[in-house]
Amino acid sequence: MQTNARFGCHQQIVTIDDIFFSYENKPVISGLNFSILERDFVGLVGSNGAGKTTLLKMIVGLLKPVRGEIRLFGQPIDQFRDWERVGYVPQKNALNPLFPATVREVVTSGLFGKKNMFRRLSKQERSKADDALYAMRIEDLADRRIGQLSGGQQQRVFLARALINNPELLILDEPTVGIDAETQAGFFRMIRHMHQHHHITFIMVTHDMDMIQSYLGEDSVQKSGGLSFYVKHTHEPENCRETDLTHSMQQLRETIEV
Ligand SMILES: Nc1ncnc2c1ncn2[C@@H]1O[C@H](COP(=O)(O)OP(=O)(O)OP(=O)(O)O)[C@@H](O)[C@H]1O
Repeated sequence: MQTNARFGCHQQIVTIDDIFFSYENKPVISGLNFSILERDFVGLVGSNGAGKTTLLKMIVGLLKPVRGEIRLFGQPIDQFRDWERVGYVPQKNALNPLFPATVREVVTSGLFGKKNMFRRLSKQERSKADDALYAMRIEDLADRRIGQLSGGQQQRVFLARALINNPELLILDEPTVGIDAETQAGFFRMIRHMHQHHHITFIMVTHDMDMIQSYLGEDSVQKSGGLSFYVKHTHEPENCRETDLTHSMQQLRETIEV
């Protein structure tokens, strides 16, 4: 386990300290330790039922470990309030296809967090939504019902929802399940671009070992608590410079082929 709060210029974004989790009496995660540094790309791999989604839900505060501690950006998770720094794209089957919201409504819901969803949007919030729709090339779908879209289109809607706050940490749970190979390849190109050029820290659950091997490298694996973490660090000194974390929406848009 890495216990130092920083490595070079990179602070710990997620610190998982000896956590345990059970659903009722069924243990799922036992003694898991792991740290994620600023601008890492972490591929989270494990067999079905190993607890990957459960871990992500703990990292975004939806579940609480029964023992141990998780810190986000150095703060214990129960004191953490800066949720706009974290974008989360849950597993695709988390969406009820009958959910009546439009694409624009789903994307803007990313602004609210635990705040009131029914207030009027400010001009600035509407413009953030327009930027995220534009970046994901879904502005023409803005008024369509989310349940009527293809899997690849829905995936871009949920990514736009996660990007609307310009997050520093992006958490993706099996984002390419049920999507054709070509769309998947385009998606990974976009994710790599975001990692390399927008300096976002990523945690992505995937069963796609080709993606893991090509981008993260087979040898980058660390194991803990029954899960495998493939990690690509970006610790080169030039990455220690302060960078403008604002997304260039135009640049991002250009990585997407539709
Ligand atoms: N709400 C729940 N109540 C009880 N058990 C649950 C609940 N959610 C998940 N589980 C069980 O906990 C275990 C871990 O589930 P989890 O979804 O975290 O696994 P996973 O590694 O993401 O699996 P997969 O690769 O299939 O998505 C599984 O055995 C699952 O059946």
